[in-house]
Amino acid sequence: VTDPRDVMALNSLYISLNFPPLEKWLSFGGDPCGDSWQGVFCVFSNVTEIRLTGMNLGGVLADTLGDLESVINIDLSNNHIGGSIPSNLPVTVRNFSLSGNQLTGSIPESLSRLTQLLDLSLNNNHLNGGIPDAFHQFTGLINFDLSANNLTGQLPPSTRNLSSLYSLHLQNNKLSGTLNVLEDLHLIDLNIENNLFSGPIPEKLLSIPNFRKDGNPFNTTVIALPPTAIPPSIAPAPTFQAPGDQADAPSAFEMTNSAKAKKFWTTKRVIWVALSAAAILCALGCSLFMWRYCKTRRVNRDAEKNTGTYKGHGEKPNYKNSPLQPSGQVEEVSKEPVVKSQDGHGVDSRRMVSSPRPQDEKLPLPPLPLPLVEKVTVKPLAPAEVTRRSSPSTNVISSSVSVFTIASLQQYTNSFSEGNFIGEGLLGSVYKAELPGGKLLAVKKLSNTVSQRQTDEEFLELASTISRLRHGNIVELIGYCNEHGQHLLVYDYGGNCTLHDLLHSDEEAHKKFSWNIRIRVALGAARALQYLQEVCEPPIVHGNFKSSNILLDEKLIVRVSDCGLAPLLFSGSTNELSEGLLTAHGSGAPEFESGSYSCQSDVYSLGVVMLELLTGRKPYDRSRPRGEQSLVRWAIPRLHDIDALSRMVDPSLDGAYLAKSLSRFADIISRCVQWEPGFRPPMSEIVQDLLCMI
Ligand SMILES: Nc1ncnc2c1ncn2[C@@H]1O[C@H](COP(=O)(O)OP(=O)(O)OP(=O)(O)O)[C@@H](O)[C@H]1O
Repeated sequence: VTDPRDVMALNSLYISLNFPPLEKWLSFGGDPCGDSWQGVFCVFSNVTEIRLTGMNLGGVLADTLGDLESVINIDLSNNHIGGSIPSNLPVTVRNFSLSGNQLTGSIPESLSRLTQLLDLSLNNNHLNGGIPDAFHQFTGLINFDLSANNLTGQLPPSTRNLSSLYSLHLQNNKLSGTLNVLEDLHLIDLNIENNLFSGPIPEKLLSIPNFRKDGNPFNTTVIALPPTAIPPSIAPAPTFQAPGDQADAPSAFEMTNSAKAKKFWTTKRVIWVALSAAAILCALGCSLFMWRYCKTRRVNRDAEKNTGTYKGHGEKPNYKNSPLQPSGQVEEVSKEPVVKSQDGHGVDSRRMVSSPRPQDEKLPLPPLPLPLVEKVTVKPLAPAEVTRRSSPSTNVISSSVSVFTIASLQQYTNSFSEGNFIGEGLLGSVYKAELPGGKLLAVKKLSNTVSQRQTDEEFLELASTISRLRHGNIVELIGYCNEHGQHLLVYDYGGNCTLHDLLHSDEEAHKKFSWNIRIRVALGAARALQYLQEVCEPPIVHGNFKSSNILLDEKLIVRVSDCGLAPLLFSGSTNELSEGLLTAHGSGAPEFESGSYSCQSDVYSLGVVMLELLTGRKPYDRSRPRGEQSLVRWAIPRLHDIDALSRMVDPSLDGAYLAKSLSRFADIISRCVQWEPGFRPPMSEIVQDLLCMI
């Protein structure tokens, strides 16, 4: 029987949400755990999770929400809940999402009591006022999203305490002041676009792999053109505040121009300049359109001739640009803005995307700051268990994903030439592509066998799921191509090197691979899995987690590839193939043999990757003596014996590690590679343990 306090809290919630048609819910009494109330999940008699996303809920949130004694996950996103966020919130909650509602008022100070939080999403509401200085004890928070609200004021000082934070989204608010409080955080993904932040930007922030900052005045000169004078398609983000807000902060124009300049830019002059600019842009746009039209026709004609000819096979390039070379010698990752679709105009219903921009990528348009108007939700629709089939797609592909034509991909990959061939995996071949602006992409061309096994709708559903994955440690899907029966996925280029190459192929780089960097790499990989398992709803099984799917860029930032592809791996003939390969590679969990694979299996595979990091050995190595060929079997009995452990450490480390750190790492590994899936730890625990080591 459910804990009576939890029952009362849910009864009140039901009333405050205006008695929504949720199965089994009651306004008085009942047994939410025993009777499985819709969206309520329990452990024994305690409610641990409320998952009611996209249920059309209205009303407001009850103040008794905080009476839930054991709740860990609350997801009420994408509803129509109004009113303000109650000040009585459950202190046990770890993942808390109220995104995509109609919440108003300010963020309560009492938020400071939610010290267990790992993930907090309050984005896409109408919250206003300042961000409270409530984060002094938020040392575990990993993802924080406040984007698309009306928040004002400066970032509070306690933001500095968010030591585990890796993803911070503040875009589309009216936040002001400097970014100094962010400079010592270990962020991987920071979006502050379309605010009123002023400069200078702390230098450390510029090394954040995914840093989006357009639409802020900083200390550049911005001329405030009246929005009506700018064509909507290129109008910058709503950086300048509404007239009513002028007391809060000066406009970007006021903040960046001297009094003299203000006098010069009279209203008449501004309008005159704006109209002239609009006219020039229109003329330019027309000629570019004509040029593009001719060009597209020509490229399409070429494509018709060439379709089916791009079966490049080549050697995998050797990684001469070792990621461990001094930073001056390595190529910087391109900072070109990714071309993203902007809004719902011109929807091609067959493709279910909002704006097919990539055909436009050839145009030499100046890189304008194109704000993301729609937040990419990270609620993929893949099945929790890879064997389960998902329902027919009604999903709209993320608005920030692009549709490519085969013609354009041929152009960017030199007609899928051998020189652009990166490698071949179970599902097809991967080619390096370069956009006209220099941005690098990796195009995964699914093999004919894999493509033929999927309907177009299934492929779009798969692309839709992957496009929603947004995490600094996961390779981002930029777009896809679905033409002439060909299915191609277009990813951000994740770097020249995989962890497998670094440990097992590139001797020079391997020698420079220090202990601390190894732990950071393990942490990046663990965070990616944590995101898939604990943030995505329903959880996503990777299914092919191994060191060769961990890409490393020149700064050794981890990006896990092939996320969301499990449904392809575990269907038809690839199923046997993938089972066979993973088992043969030694990265697959034992339950793989019986065909059952779950999130816990990925935990096992992470354990194997960490073993590779610890020992420098391959998961399966036929060249070693019999008892040492399977890394896990050889390593397990040694992990708790301090002498044996120090003998199994990668000799390349040359003793440069702390014994305590080594035994902690070994302890995490031994928990991950337990035979019984249920005994393996949850990913958040692994992430926490690795963070403690750092
Ligand atoms: N986004 C990317 N950026 C750079 N290289 C990539 C990217 N995705 C894949 N690759 C590289 O392309 C090659 C083929 O990758 P793919 O994932 O298809 O196969 P695999 O990892 O070798 O095997 P499997 O199919 O078992 O995953 C690999 O060398 C991989 O490192």
